[in-house]
Amino acid sequence: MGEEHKLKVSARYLTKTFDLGKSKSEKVRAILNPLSKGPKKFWALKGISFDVYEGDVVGIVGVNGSGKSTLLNVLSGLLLPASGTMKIDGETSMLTVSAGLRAQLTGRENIRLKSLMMGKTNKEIDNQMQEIIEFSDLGDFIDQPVKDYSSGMKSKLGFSIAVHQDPDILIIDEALSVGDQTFAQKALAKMNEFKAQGKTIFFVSHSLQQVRQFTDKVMWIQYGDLKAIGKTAEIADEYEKWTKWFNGQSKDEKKKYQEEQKAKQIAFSEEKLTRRVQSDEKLAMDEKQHIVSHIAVGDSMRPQTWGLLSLSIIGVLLFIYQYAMWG
Ligand SMILES: Nc1ncnc2c1ncn2[C@@H]1O[C@H](COP(=O)(O)OP(=O)(O)OP(=O)(O)O)[C@@H](O)[C@H]1O
Repeated sequence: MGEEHKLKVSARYLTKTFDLGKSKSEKVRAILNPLSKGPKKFWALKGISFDVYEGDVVGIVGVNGSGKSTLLNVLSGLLLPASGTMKIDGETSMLTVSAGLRAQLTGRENIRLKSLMMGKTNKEIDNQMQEIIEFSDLGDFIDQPVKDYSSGMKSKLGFSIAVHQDPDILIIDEALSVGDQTFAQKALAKMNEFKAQGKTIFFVSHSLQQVRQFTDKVMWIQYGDLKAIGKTAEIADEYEKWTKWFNGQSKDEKKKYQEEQKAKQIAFSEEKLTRRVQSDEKLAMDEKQHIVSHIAVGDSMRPQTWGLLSLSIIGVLLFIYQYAMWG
């Protein structure tokens, strides 16, 4: 899968910040006080850019708290980014598996509600209801309120609703890590059907085995940054190497490392982001110039150049001949 396919999602310098600490009243006071700098910010996403194409199945990996769910929530429109741009191609419906279930409603009612929200008619929903229930493996629990479900059951219901909405872009947030193995296999088979239809899938999982088995691209999110993006075989290995290194650290070393990274997420700023954008632009300009000068070298060897070169050689030969003849 790749670049010859249609661009589906294009993100540039996506950021998401959360206000840190302070109580609500302090936050209100900070807003009312024009001299206040406002609450400290935590940069959960520090300016992430990527392109994803039709038919790409993208695994998103990263340690706990690195920003994977935040990114998915921004992609699905559940969270607004603080800045940056995101282009999503055409008629795209994005569904997060775990989000949007109403705890007070039963499984069956949730199916109807979510399907109505996706623009289905009651008749269409009636026709599909049984299929969704059967896929979810929930049996009689389908008429119990969702608040009584385990996380695995919620995930089964959410996944079953999501895949039956026929979305162009499917977003799966760790749904397969909580369900049982049988369901995970069934869900993976369903995702393979989606993949075969050329749909785009974002897939967060802590199981590197699932990521390797199912995805063709991997995005590695590291404390708010996109550390790497590329072919699964490459990035999954890189990530595994890093996690092995990390897990080999002592408890104190790990804690220190995490604290340092979090501190960087607090110290990040609009200025730093601007500098990053500028340096990327400069890099792109330099690359362009490099290409231009490369072409210029090629240009100098066009016919005119060959002509000039030949004339000079003939001139030198004539000079040598004259010198030899007349001393
Ligand atoms: N509503 C919020 N308010 C403040 N901080 C938040 C909020 N939501 C997320 N964060 C912080 O943003 C960072 C990224 O969180 P996120 O849930 O996206 O990470 P993750 O990679 O999905 O983690 P996990 O693998 O544990 O699910 C974390 O440090 C988290 O504490």
